[in-house]
Amino acid sequence: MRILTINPGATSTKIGYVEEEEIVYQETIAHSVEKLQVFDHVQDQLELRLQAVLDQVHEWGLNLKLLDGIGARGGLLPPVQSGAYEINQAMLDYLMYRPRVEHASNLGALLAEKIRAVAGKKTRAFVYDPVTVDEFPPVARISGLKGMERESIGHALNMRAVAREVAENQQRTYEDVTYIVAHLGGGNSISLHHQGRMVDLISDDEGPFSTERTGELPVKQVIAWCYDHSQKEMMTHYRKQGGVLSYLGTNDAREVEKRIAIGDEEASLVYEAMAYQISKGIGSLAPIVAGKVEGIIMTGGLAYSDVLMAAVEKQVAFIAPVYRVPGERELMALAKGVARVLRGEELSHQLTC
Ligand SMILES: Nc1ncnc2c1ncn2[C@@H]1O[C@H](COP(=O)(O)OP(=O)(O)O)[C@@H](O)[C@H]1O
Ligand SMILES: CCCC(=O)OP(=O)(O)O
Repeated sequence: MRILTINPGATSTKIGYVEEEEIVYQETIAHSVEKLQVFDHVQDQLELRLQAVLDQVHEWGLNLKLLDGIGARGGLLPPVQSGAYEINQAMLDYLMYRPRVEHASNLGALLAEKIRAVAGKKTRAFVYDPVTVDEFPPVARISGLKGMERESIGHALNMRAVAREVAENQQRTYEDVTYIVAHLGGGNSISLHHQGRMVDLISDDEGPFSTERTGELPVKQVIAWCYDHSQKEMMTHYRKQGGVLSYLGTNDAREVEKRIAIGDEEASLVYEAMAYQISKGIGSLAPIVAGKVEGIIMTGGLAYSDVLMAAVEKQVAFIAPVYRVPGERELMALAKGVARVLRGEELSHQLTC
């Protein structure tokens, strides 16, 4: 199987080429802030990113017509099941004209379809484990105010992939383990995986602050701030200039650790608070399964940090053994998911909205 993977992030597009489950090429194409800031909407970046992907594929010497499949990160679709969704017109229209939230991942399917058109009809294109995978049971949807539902939006692709990996390392299957998975990076998501489903998740709205996002905030103060700031300003504080960045002026955890090492007390306090909130977030999911958690998995860029991971592990190890899977497994998760569908081992879904 020859699979191309496409994973657009805020300032980069990661692409990979996988043959028979081996990564042959991978590249993170950086898009400069200057080039991106001229666009009002994420969707407007499509042609720029497409050209960058095509240039890279050309540099690799890939013949697109030989591709069996393309796997792209799924964007802000309506709530969907886990697994593969074949890219169709309904999905493209939704992501282009009425995504739930503007986010770089919305470009995944749009880019994949453009490349599929070059590759030809026999190449099939999918998104896999979109950020809106929603497997909440009814009880988890109740927010506390009628008319406002809790939402399942987060790093489903990586969290499900690492849960599968840890389960397999223990000669278990994803379908029969109960894990809490914390994806910790520019954005955070913490999710509970039980009997093969992601049954609860806290992320931007309810989770810990991250290196640049606020996470959950005191609601009364948020309401007051809304009277003094525009919606755009509020969204910027919440998703781009919150968290560690708002306190310390950097979103780089390595820089924070350097400051701590030379005695910066504010950096120490903020880092301690991040570990405190991450631990609280992990702990908040354990009662859902009456504490019968079999493992806690820490992943994302922050899982590289020995200091932060030690601080969190100290607080949560009483719940279950802690495993670290630093970085992300998104490239292989996309490639393997698409290959399973193409081999007929897994069914794909169709978006109909
Ligand atoms: N070795 C490391 N030690 C501490 N922090 C790290 C390390 N490597 C990466 N990070 C931090 O991980 C964060 C980025 O996480 P990542 O998951 O790559 O984010 P993104 O959401 O942008 O994909 C940054 O704050 C970075 O400083
Ligand atoms: C939109 C939910 C997933 C998310 O926040 O992804 P990033 O951290 O890559 O922005």
